Amino acid sequence: MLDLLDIPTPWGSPFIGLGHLLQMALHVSNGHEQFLKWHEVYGPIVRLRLLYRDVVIVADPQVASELLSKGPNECPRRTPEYTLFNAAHGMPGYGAILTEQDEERWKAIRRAIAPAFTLSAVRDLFPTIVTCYSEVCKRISSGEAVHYSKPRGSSSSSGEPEVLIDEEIFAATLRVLSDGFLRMPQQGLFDAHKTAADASSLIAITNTFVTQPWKRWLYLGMPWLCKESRTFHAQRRHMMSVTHQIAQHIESLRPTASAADFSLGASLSRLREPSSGQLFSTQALQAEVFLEIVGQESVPWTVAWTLYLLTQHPEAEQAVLQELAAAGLPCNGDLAAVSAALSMDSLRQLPFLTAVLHEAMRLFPAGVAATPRMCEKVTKVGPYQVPAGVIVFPCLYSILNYSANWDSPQQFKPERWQDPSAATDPRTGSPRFVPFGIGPKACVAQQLAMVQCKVLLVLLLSCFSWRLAPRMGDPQGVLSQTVAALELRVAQGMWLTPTPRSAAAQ
Ligand code: HEM
Repeated sequence: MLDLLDIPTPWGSPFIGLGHLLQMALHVSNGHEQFLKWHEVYGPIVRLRLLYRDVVIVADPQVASELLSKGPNECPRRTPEYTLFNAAHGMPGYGAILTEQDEERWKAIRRAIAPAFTLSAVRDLFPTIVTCYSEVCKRISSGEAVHYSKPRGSSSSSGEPEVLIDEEIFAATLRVLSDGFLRMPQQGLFDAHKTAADASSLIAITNTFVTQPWKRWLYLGMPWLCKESRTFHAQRRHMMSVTHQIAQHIESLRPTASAADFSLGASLSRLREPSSGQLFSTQALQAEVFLEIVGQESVPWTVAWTLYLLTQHPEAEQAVLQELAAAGLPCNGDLAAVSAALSMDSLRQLPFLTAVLHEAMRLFPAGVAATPRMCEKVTKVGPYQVPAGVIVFPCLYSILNYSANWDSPQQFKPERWQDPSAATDPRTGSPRFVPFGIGPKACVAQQLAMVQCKVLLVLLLSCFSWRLAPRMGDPQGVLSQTVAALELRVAQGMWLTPTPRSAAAQ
């Protein structure tokens, strides 16, 4: 069997000991693109050396599947770098489902919350989902969500309306969480827009701690030193007060929640520490709630990227509109009519919209950085045997965009999803459409997320046509600002210009 040193590796730094650190330092924000470039040159399994660490990046669907699924080659533990995200929730010492290093504690949390995200739970919450997302359209129509700003490089205002679509959707998604999943109507309790903006900013900052460790000392150790650090602490204080309110609400459910109530609030209220058998403390619940909040940001980014792609492919937008009309979902800006016509069944009649969504999730997988794992024993990675301590990273972006896995991967081709077997690798039958990850730690809420994305797309496309806002520049400008934080996003957010459908038709 071949070993670690047999794995192809790019040229390293001429400075002894740095390995590929300098190359990665040049790609702090878009490491996913550098990984894909290395795969295109060196193959589906590539070895990197980052200071003292060996990292094996993987673009092969079968090998990725073996590493992430149960089996002899499984590598379940998330890397210790995940704990850096705990700095964002301000509860020192408390992990949460996405950052937990103790596998028993992770299992306890996963087992507790999974029933809250089944298809029947999503079905029960469907009316709340439609109501909360209709609010996004209402805020845009009333002008509340609309800004007017200067295009890049221009001194005069363009007078064009612009909407920061990812933040609008994130705020509405938090309402789905509070009103629906936690049964805690949030009106007046916390400001969903401020919470969405602060959670997003905290995660983006803590993400930089992974590749720029000195920022951690700066932000955490010297809160008074610079404006950014003071803002970080102010945002964290705000989030701690939000998560504290939610944790108290969850604790208040304890005396009344029946064992048969699998809603998220009730499930979290029953959670016990596996080591002591004690119910989760307020702080432990706060940490969990914070990660539940930030986990939701993938929905806004998935929809933002889908709308972005439709701005670049008007023929696909037209085909979506035709499909919506044929399914009885009017596209004339009548929000009340389209909301009333929406149901779980009507979503099933939208294969082309689903294909567009799949293609957007393939080209821009929101959970881009989610799957690095730490080998705890000698592990088989394809034909290679790697020792314990090595990080293996089945990179979702690479699996979804590598030219050996897909025909014309860089092209937007929703029609590829007409083939029912498109989601699996024709060579091995392994899953290659993996935006939610693979195996026991894959996204717990994938069914919910797909429903949320489709409802949002139906509402936003039936009420408005969309263009890239002037401040975004051209598509090249958008791509050059792409940042792989916990989500794949655009550094300044996704600004789009809406035109009401009724007006567009006049
Ligand atoms: C389109 C939207 C979404 C995408 C693309 C996405 C993607 C992912 C990915 C790639 C992972 C990590 C898998 C791994 O580590 O192997 C993950 C985990 C997770 N996601 Fe999502 N997600 C989405 C929406 C959501 C939503 C709406 C929620 C909550 C309501 C959520 C909650 C979680 C949680 C709790 C985990 C951790 C699971 C575990 O460790 O057991 N996600 N997601």
